[in-house]
Amino acid sequence: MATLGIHRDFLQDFVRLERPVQQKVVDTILKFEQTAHTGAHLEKIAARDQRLKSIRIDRKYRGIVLVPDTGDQHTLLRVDTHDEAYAWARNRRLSVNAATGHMEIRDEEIIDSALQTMSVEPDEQAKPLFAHVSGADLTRLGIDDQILRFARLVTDIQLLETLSGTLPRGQYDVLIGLAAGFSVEEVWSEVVGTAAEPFDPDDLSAAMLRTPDKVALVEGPDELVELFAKPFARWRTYLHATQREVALRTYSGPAQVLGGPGTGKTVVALHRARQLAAQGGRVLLTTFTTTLTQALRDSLRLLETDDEILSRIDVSTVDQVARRAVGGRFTLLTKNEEHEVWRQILRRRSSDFSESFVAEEWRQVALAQDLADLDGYLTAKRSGRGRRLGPVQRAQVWRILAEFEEHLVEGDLHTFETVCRSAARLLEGNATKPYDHVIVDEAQDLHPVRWRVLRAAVARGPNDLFIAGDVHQRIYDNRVSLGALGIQVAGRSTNLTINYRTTAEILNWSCGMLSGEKIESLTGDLVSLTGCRSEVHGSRPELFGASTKTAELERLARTVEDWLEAGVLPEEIGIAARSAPLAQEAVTALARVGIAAEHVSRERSVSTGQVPTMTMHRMKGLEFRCVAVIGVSSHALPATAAITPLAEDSATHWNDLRRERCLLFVACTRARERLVLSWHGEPSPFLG
Ligand SMILES: Nc1ncnc2c1ncn2[C@@H]1O[C@H](COP(=O)(O)OP(=O)(O)OP(=O)(O)O)[C@@H](O)[C@H]1O
Repeated sequence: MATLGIHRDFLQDFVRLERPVQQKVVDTILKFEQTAHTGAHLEKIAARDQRLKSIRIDRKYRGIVLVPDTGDQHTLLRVDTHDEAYAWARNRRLSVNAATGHMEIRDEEIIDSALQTMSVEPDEQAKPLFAHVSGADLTRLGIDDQILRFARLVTDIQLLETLSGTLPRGQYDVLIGLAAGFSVEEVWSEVVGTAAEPFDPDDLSAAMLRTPDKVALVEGPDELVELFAKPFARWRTYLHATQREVALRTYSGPAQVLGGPGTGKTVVALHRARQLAAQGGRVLLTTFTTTLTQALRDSLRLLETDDEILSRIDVSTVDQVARRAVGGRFTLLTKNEEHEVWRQILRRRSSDFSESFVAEEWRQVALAQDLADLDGYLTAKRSGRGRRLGPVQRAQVWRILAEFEEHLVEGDLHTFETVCRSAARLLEGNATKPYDHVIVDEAQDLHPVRWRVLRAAVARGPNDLFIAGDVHQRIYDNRVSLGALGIQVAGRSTNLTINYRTTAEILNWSCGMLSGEKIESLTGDLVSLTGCRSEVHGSRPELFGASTKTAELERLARTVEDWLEAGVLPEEIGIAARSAPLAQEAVTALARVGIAAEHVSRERSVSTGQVPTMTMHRMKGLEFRCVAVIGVSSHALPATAAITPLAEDSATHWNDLRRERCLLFVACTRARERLVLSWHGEPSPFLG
């Protein structure tokens, strides 16, 4: 029987189709699977590449199928309305990359016309972008004749970038790498990797088999139905070569994977967890919140069905691990209770330090560095803390911190930090560790006390710690240096750059919001989002200002109505607000027009059939087809209560502002296809 490959771009089209059309696509493909050998239902089309044929879905829609010259391996490349599908196919050509042996698609006509324009009107003044690279090197990197001619003429990186969806992907990546200043060898190891076994450059069927990140081979109808049932979970089937390598490699010690939003860090973490558990290891897969642990559990279930393997993966927050390690019952102070304790101590001592200052000093300095006595505190580094303290002031502050700790001990009271501290000490003392491997997602927000728990929960050695995170998405005030915690990742760090979630329009707009911010990595270097890109295009984010909150919420309701009418499911929409009360008001505004919505909180996760509304903090790590960020008003973002006054502590003030900006960035980058931002009154300065 003919086998059918599904190209990943096709799934991208599939999710955008209305449901009845989706069903027809599935039926057509199932029928195709059974009768492909006859070839009768494939129609010839006027295309440059004669191997492209069309398949009828219904009166309006057509699929484009690649039928190679040899073998019976067909690949579904595209589904669209008749005219769009034919227009797409007309000028495409498929080829085999000479360096990787992977299948590539190009829009030959656009490349030809770019070549023509450049040869007729050469820019005599400008230097060709790749003048410094020899033809032999370009050929070795897989650049073929047509693209070589282009590479010899192009002088402008912007032109190169605008052709990203037109040039064959592997060759585009090579040119972008070289244009960004990487050496031939660096580009070779990044894009090509290891040299492919000798192959036939005309054998497209074999090329497809070598391209698992683009083409998934479906073995039978069940697998196909499963693929279509969860089209967004493409990551189960298509891992990018770098993702696969990072997920499955053996590391001699702690390793980390970095990358901007939506680059697949969680996907890599999930594949790694499954792989290590399948090899018999006891794995902790941990992340920041319980909402996220639930999302990880659901995703793991999509990836692995073997209960025995799943039973070896513990998906828990660090706090849950710490509580289990400490055992017994204890009383946790709420934030308000904790502040009350600080307030009383400060009042008793007639101190003019503020509660938030001493509370932060305890968290960011004393606990972060696990300081045991005044001597330690007198010489401790206070980086990130703006207000300078002389020795006398330090001694005063230490007495306040010590009194706070005594109060906790006397009342048998705890905060999550003290539970973690006790857990880390217990685990450090135990020769037997609860896990063989620890995998951390959303690592950028973990406080050092939590890192100590993780470090102590696994013995040092190969594959001990695997860390995934993005410091641009740091939305809590936890600064950490992995090195200071004894976690060395030098030489075992990889950066992912391709965003699989968001359209280029949403990603670029969101990244623009952070440009100019100085953001430090977990190892202390400054990092940027340069290179993070999306291959998918869509509409630009929409911005809308209203004069009143009521008008803004009415507009939100209309937007959500439009999305639902277009076939988006309620749970595929996410509404984010800076504050929980505004997110709750959105529920009421939607209910007023008959849309079922609910507020997602620690206790309540996203449920089917309801439009979820939540705080921006809760959006972290989640994703939705359509996102509306509401209340992006000057009086709400940055939130006044979250910003330390400049006069009190300037460094903390600027950190707080950056964190609020990152929070908006996180909320916006949760959107796959549509993003709408709205405000009432004046817009937030972050939108400037
Ligand atoms: N190789 C892939 N093929 C298809 N889809 C992918 C691939 N890798 C990731 N994705 C999809 O991209 C989206 C983002 O992936 P993921 O959540 O792992 O990214 P992330 O880097 O952890 O994001 P963030 O840091 O923003 O939370 C998900 O929908 C995921 O299914």
